[in-house]
Amino acid sequence: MRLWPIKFEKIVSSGRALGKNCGKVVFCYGVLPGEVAEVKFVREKKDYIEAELVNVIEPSRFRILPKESHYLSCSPWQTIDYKYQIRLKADIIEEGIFQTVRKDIKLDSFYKAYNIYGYRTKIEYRLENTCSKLKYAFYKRGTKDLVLLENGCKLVDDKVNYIAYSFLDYLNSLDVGKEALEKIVFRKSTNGQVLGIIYLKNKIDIDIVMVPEIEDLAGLIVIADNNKKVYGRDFIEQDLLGTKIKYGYDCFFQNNIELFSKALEIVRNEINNVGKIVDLYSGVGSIGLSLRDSASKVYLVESFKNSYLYSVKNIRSLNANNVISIFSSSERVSEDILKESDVVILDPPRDGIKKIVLDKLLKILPEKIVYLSCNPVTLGRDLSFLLKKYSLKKIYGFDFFPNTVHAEVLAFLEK
Ligand SMILES: C[S@@+](CC[C@H](N)C(=O)[O-])C[C@H]1O[C@@H](n2cnc3c(N)ncnc32)[C@H](O)[C@@H]1O
Repeated sequence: MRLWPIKFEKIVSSGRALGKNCGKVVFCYGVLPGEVAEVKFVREKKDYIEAELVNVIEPSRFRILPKESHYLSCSPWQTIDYKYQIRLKADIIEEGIFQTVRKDIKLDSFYKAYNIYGYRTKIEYRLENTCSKLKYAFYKRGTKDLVLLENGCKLVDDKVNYIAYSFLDYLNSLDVGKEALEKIVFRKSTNGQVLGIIYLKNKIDIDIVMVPEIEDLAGLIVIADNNKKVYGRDFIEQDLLGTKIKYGYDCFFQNNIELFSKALEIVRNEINNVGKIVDLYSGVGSIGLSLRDSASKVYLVESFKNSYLYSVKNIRSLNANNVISIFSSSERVSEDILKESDVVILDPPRDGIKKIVLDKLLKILPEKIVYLSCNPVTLGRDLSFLLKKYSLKKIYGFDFFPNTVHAEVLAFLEK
């Protein structure tokens, strides 16, 4: 196996460091800008090479020791000093937007995380058998190989890991093999309730007769094919700026509650006393419901059935009589819903907004658009359309995912 010493220039939006070998681009996780590292080439493509880090020859002064041996699987930036992470992320956001907007857009502020570990509300563990015992594992980044975990992961708090391992002991006492198990997901609210969700490979054949006696394990959901068994509860209740929002075990929910609440607070301060708000990609209603007192009418639009159903439950339990939820994709939502809206909220998945939705917005022209994005590259692409008719009033970055390359961006647009 040949090893290559390479100087890496910067980190790109995928989170990998970029260097060059004889003029050809080399990407590698775990290397910092300015470092010289010995790497192993694992995949050679037409335009670039993917490499694996073997040894850092000239370390950056911002390099620190990772807290976990499996850090490359869950959070490759554990080796980067936090203050430097923030600088890198602000640059990555601005560069990501520049790629398509072709204008220098500077963030008005970048909000760093309150906690750089233990912040996630959701974690997904794979399983492996060693010495006839089940162990938790993650995928090795970019592969289907498993990396064993001895103590869970520090991206979730001690309580989640304690519950996860108590539950693993329980599964080991039932003598369940990994052949039966696809993955186990844990989700939690900030008040400490935890759900365990077990995905089986085939039909439900584990004899789990009851939720094991584990403090704060509020519910256990066993899923196989299209069957589901629920022990205890199958939803979580989360307080967001004083609004209690319920979401199902399989619904999208934000991972970093503290910083998401900060973003919501900023949106609430900007959007006041308006007529109609349409919250596209609304999930269970976290944003739209938090704005129910700021508008006379709020419409939620969501395409995932269970999230839509929870948005209806949330509307009822909050007595939010001015909020209506619509089960539809944003692409198919009727123009009657969008027209005469004062504010449209956009919080799409990483792929961003489909052209058909952007075209509708540019036709209907709501007064304001609030865009919360988890991908600066697709945000930039979508802004390059929206900026034909809108101007960018404010743009903020948030470190929802410390120790990873990911960042959230909140943009306010006005006609
Ligand atoms: C990033 S999440 C945001 C959810 C919500 N705003 C929140 O903060 O919890 C994106 C949501 O859009 C939904 N979604 C995905 N594609 C959609 C589409 N084409 N139309 C409507 N909703 C969609 C997903 O199910 C998910 O709930």
